[in-house]
Amino acid sequence: MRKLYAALMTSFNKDNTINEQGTREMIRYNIDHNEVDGLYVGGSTGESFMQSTEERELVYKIAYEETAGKVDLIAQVGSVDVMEAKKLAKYAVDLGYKTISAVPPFYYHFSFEQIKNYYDMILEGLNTQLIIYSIPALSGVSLSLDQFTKLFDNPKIIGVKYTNNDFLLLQRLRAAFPDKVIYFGTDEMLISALPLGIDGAIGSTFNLNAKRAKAEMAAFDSGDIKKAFELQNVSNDFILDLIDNDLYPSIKLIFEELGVHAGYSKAPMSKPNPAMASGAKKIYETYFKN
Ligand SMILES: CC(=O)N[C@H](C=O)[C@@H](O)[C@H](O)[C@H](O)CO
Ligand SMILES: CC(=O)C(=O)O
Repeated sequence: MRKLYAALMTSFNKDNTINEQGTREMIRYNIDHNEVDGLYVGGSTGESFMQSTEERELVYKIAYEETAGKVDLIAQVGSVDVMEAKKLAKYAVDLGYKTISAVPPFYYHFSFEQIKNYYDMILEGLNTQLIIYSIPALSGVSLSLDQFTKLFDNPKIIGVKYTNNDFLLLQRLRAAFPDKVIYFGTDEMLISALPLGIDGAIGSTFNLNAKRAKAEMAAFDSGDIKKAFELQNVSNDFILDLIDNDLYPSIKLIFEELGVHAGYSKAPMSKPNPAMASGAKKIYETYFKN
């Protein structure tokens, strides 16, 4: 069975501090309503690269407590400061996370040897498994098949969260590494990744749209390709509306409509203006209100 993970959001107060209660409510909604298989904690959607080490640790802790073993958890610990990444990895593993993930070190255009060394440093002395977080459009770091092969040589590196629309590389990875996990991360292209044999998907829009995405995977896997395409088409109407309305703040505004106190995004992400608020309300009414 393929798995669906929501990329957990972080709730912030107006003053850009973390809102613990709001974050817990989004976790609960993902477990109780979305029935996701797991949560990807501390990724892009969590606005994690804009947080302090202590804030990132707090979010891992909240997610660990609130899920209480009911769903899988993956802690994204990557940082351009390798010592921070090591600290976060140890913190998450000590809490009880079975799987960590890390974006490659970014900004400085590191060489592959330096990137490999970073992963070795994170994993050194830790009894855990790691999923590479490949998101070239945001991190600026692209990995080739040969480079994935070198990273996958380490048995602790069990797979990749693949947020990339290079479908040739995805096909090559799947064929070369049948035993590694590949979670796809571009929600609006899920339909194109399913036939390539992904093990599941991790994404921001599943915070609201998990049920439709799960139905799409089930339809595809039962051979009802037409239905899978129809579901992706509705999802894409929704996702593109969200993106047009400013993705992360809009997901939070729609959560609020659903009675989940998701709060705000952190500056410099936008706080909602009246146009964004009415746009989000319209998206809610179009896709969620029966
Ligand atoms: C940068 C980012 O948020 N990527 C997510 C996963 O990796 C996706 O879930 C996208 O948000 C989503 O596909 C909308 O483009
Ligand atoms: C998976 C994704 O959306 C994230 O890193 O948050």
